[in-house]
Amino acid sequence: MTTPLIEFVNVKKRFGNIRVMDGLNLSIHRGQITAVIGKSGSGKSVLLKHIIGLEEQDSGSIFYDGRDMAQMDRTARRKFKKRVSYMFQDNALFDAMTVFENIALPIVEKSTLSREEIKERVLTRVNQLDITGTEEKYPAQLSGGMRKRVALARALITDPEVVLFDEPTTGLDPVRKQGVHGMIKEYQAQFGFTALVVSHEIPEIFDIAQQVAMLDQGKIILQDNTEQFLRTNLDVVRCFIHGKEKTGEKI
Ligand SMILES: Nc1ncnc2c1ncn2[C@@H]1O[C@H](COP(=O)(O)OP(=O)(O)OP(=O)(O)O)[C@@H](O)[C@H]1O
Repeated sequence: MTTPLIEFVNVKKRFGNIRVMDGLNLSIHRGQITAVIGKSGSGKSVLLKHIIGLEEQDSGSIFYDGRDMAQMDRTARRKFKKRVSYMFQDNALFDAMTVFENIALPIVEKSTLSREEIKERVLTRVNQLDITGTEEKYPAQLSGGMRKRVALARALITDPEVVLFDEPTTGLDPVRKQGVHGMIKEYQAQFGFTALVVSHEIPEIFDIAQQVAMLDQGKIILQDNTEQFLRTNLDVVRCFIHGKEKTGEKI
């Protein structure tokens, strides 16, 4: 297999007495959807935050495209940040801004495009994500599913190489959950970005992920392609995924 686009090597992180990462290794492969699963509080969001620099590891390394992120200078870091986008649990849309303004925000902030170019890019994404006609509305006027699409349009406006999704289906009904999963799968295939999805949706997430990694007690205890992952004999993984399948419980 080729060099991973993002790689965690022996990463350790603690908050006071809580050891969230304890020698964590993870490989995120280019152009694939990798799902990270694990119990609530196991550190999935913290892992994502390390990729975008919102948290810094105590030890170990995180490589991006073969480069140690800790060794990057400010210019390299800025360039790297432009290549990564994210969609958090609550969408983080600004209520006082229209859909258009929300989607345009990253390119208004990060680029030197003209107003016309910005408008063209926003409208292209709006059409691609089937939210045409919502541009002048405010997030509160949209359904949960539409807000997710707006959040995804914003995440994709910079043509990112990597998109991080932190529980993208939280708060949606089963039909809309399926819709969001379909949307991630479809747009990942269309745009070719590398996706990392933190999810509680078991077994549904296995339908869209090519790789699955399970986080438990500070380590990735199993990472493999989805088919192999589901065939594991590891008790802790089997209990987790089959327990959830049986009860539909949110762990
Ligand atoms: N900035 C912080 N300061 C102190 N503790 C933190 C901080 N961020 C996270 N934690 C702790 O780290 C642990 C992992 O948190 P994290 O949010 O990554 O879990 P998670 O797996 O994403 O959970 P969930 O599935 O419920 O969203 C938790 O015990 C949390 O309280």
